[in-house]
Amino acid sequence: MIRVVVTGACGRMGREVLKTVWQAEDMVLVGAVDVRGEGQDVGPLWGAPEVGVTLQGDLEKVLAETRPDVMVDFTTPDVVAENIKTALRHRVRPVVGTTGMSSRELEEIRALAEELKLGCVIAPNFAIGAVLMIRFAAEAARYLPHVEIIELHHDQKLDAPSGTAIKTAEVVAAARGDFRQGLPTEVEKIPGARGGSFDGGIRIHSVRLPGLVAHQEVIFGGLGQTLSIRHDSISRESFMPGVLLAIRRVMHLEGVVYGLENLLFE
Ligand SMILES: NC(=O)C1=CN([C@@H]2O[C@H](COP(=O)(O)OP(=O)(O)OC[C@H]3O[C@@H](n4cnc5c(N)ncnc54)[C@H](O)[C@@H]3O)[C@@H](O)[C@H]2O)C=CC1
Ligand SMILES: O=C(O)C1=N[C@H](C(=O)O)C[C@H](O)C1
Repeated sequence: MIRVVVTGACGRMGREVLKTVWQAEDMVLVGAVDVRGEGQDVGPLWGAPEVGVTLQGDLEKVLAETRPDVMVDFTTPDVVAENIKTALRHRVRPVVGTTGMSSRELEEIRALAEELKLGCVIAPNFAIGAVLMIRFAAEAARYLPHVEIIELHHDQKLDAPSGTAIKTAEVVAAARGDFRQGLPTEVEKIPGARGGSFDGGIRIHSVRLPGLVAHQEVIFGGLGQTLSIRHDSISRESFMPGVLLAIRRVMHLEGVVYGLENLLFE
């Protein structure tokens, strides 16, 4: 059995992960951490009766007391890096969906996981459809290098652009090589109207509205034609098969794997 602790347990993703881990036959939910809701049983968080796992606020304490194999983290950009380092120091393997980490934080985590010879999976998007969208976008960019990305999320999201959009831009930029797009003489009448500018002039536009979950469109423009590749997560269940896969696989990894594609398409 894989012993799992969930951090960010009261959040939108945390609650879904609690339920998924609870229902997995090869996993046991041994702890749940959040800075709110301390002392309450986690079962009601996903509409179940009490299950005997209590929410706690102190990650160090939970790791020391419960000795898990894996920590699943869906928290916030400001705390995620420290949570990962704490887990690694307790010899617990992190599976991380939280976005918004800096590249410096990512490098520090890579170094620590390597030094401790522990697996760690960090994935900006655990939905298989989103991973395929990124893969197809990389393929399309080789033939239609003009591209803009529109990502659309619920209005409680803290980071912009989304981790998925950044990952898409990275992959597309790598596939295009030295290609640059955009008009140097362009004027923005309202600052930000053209979105954020990534390497090579790839524009990323972030939409935040109630009613949305997680969506992205990658639009390519060519001679007399456009191609749109779109993915929609219409519920947070979409991320759960990817999270389960990562929990199972991280047990056999050494070092950081960044992106679910590295587990899906080896
Ligand atoms: N990789 C993926 O597939 C996905 C990633 N995400 C990312 O996951 C993160 C969480 O998203 P949501 O669940 O929508 O956010 P949320 O705001 O609903 O949940 C975050 C939770 O973390 C808790 N928290 C804050 N600081 C903490 C700490 N130090 N220790 C423990 N818990 C702490 C908050 O109290 C809150 O309950 C975001 O970065 C989001 O972008 C979201 C969906 C899918
Ligand atoms: O905050 C979210 O909701 C999501 N965040 C991730 C991101 O930033 O890409 C993944 C997914 O888009 C949902």
